[in-house]
Amino acid sequence: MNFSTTEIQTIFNANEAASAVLNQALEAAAQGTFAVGGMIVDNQTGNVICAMHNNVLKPLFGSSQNFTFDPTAHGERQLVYWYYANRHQLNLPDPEYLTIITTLDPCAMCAGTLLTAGFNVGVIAIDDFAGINYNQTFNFDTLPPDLRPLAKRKFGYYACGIKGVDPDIYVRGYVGGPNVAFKDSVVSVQNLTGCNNVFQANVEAVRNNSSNSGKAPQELFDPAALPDDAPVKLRYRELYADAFRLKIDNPRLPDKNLLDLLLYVKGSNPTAQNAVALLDPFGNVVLCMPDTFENSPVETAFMNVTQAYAITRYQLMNDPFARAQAYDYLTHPKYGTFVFLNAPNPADARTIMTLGAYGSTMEGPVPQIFPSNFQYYFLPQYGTEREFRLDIMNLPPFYTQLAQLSAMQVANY
Ligand SMILES: Nc1ccnc(=O)[nH]1
Repeated sequence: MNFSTTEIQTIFNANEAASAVLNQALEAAAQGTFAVGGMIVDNQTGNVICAMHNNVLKPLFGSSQNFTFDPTAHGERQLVYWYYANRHQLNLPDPEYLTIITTLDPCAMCAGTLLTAGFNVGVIAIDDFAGINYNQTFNFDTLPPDLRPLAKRKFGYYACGIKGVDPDIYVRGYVGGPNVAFKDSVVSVQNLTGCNNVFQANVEAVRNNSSNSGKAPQELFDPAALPDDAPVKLRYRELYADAFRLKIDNPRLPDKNLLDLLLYVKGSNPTAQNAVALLDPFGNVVLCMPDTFENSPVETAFMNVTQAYAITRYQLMNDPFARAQAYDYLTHPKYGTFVFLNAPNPADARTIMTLGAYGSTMEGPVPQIFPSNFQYYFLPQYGTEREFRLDIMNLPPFYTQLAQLSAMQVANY
């Protein structure tokens, strides 16, 4: 992050913006994470308010290996969270007067986060696999019908190349909303291809690194058997005091006890509309958390749980004294079960954020074991289960073809 009150960078056109975010993406590539960069600019002044790159994977201490730090740490998602953490202290303008500029089309998680907050979004390169405009129709049929007009107003895809100068295949005009910063200027072909190529060069390797980062359940030991002073228990209990205390007989058949816990956890926070639990392959409740909308409108229960699980697991893996235990007792969340109190509300941009974050948490094929690893006790509070299923079906190919998201109601409780 490059924020400084003394040395403010000012951007004057889309090509300067593309150079700046491409530099961030190069730093991400050097870190061995997804090579995407972004920044927040003030539409009125062109001042760069914050710049960040993807931080999904980070190096492990004393190792050449990279490990998932936070599957939701995409550039754009982090910028929105940074904005909410700093808006009052720094007296920042409302999101409608700001533009988040990114090297790569936002994924479903980031698109949902950006639409919830109301930022303008300036995009350089297309992502034809996970991008919200993957099919380049610019009509956002990947989003619920009610959100499509909003996305058309907020998102903009910069013009690139100059007709008669650059090869025609690289030349394109601006498509997008009226308030995106620098919408009337043009990105060079070099910057466009740079943003695209730096991402494509490592995306597959990074995705596999993230998706294959834990033991198969049959090789794993049960953390419930660890003493109370074991690092794995201590660290999770700092975030959720009852970590590893409740065990469900079959992690894919959540019961009445887990329902009571979810109701209690949701009830413990007056701003919460939902709660989510993560069960490990032994049925242990690792985490159970509510929405924390008192902090910001994008802190949903699922975001809280998946971030807490990953960051804590990374910290344990990064600690030479805890690494062996973390490796033997914890695994990739794709082998666990995420249980929601309510299915997410289908027309809410936060549902697209949540579904996208779910796909990014899996970061590859979800083991297709029935019942699914995404379950909910109750139907959406607003909208129908059918609309919620359509949300999933309409997502870009990464979610429907690679991760193959599937959600279902809890069978018996
Ligand atoms: N658009 C993006 C795709 C992947 N990772 C990111 O940080 N951003």
